[in-house]
Amino acid sequence: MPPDAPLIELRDVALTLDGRRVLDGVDLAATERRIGIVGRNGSGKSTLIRVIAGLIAPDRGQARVGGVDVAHDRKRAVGVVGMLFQNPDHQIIFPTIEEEIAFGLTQQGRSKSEAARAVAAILSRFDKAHWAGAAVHTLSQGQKQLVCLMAVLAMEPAVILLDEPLSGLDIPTRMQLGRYLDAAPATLVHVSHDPDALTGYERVIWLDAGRIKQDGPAARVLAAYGAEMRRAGGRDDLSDLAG
Ligand SMILES: Nc1ncnc2c1ncn2[C@@H]1O[C@H](COP(=O)(O)OP(=O)(O)OP(=O)(O)O)[C@@H](O)[C@H]1O
Repeated sequence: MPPDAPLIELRDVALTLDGRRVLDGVDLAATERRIGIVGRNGSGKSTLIRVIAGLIAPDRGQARVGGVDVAHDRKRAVGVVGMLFQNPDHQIIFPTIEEEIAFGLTQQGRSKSEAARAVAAILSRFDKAHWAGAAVHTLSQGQKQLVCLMAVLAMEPAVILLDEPLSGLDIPTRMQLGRYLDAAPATLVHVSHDPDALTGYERVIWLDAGRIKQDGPAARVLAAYGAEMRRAGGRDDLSDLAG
């Protein structure tokens, strides 16, 4: 990949699910390290970051991260992009914390001993060496989300996609995990309904009905989005939902 090439590149991405056009003509060339995505319920935010993760192939256009065609080169995709979901219970599949963190590392092709070393390193970086053999089901939601974050960070992806991972957590837990995310060396693409979570971001993309409505500096886009949401909130907006 040329040194000045965008880390994330979407070209004319379109996707139809169950006969409904969910993404339509989305273009994105991103070099920024902190990118927010906002938009109303159903505007296509989660679908868009699943496309960037390579979890869904668009039916038109292409998504590349770090030069990798993420939907079609899954082996390399797991090395360049990681994801955190809103509910850690949808992400965690192993009974113990060390098994959970090791899984992604072995998926990347690391040997068992390399993976074990990386698990120990990430646990000790977060002062959680004592968690290694603990059962995941004994943890709180915030602690489970921290396990997911450690698992993603251990894989050292260039891009971490965040699908509202802080929204179900109490304020102190949200603040603490937010600080860990802010300090992450990776590029972050963060879907959030909370404009405060995106303050200080370099770029925000506003999705509306599967298309980019605004794309620019966070302060400008969040102000326009906030004003529009307050206008919509003043109306009987839900009556429009059925179409
Ligand atoms: N697997 C699927 N099959 C059919 N339709 C889907 C599927 N996934 C999403 N959709 C539809 O696509 C649209 C966009 O959904 P998406 O979850 O991407 O929106 P969102 O902006 O993330 O919404 P929210 O803020 O509510 O999480 C919605 O109308 C949703 O019902």
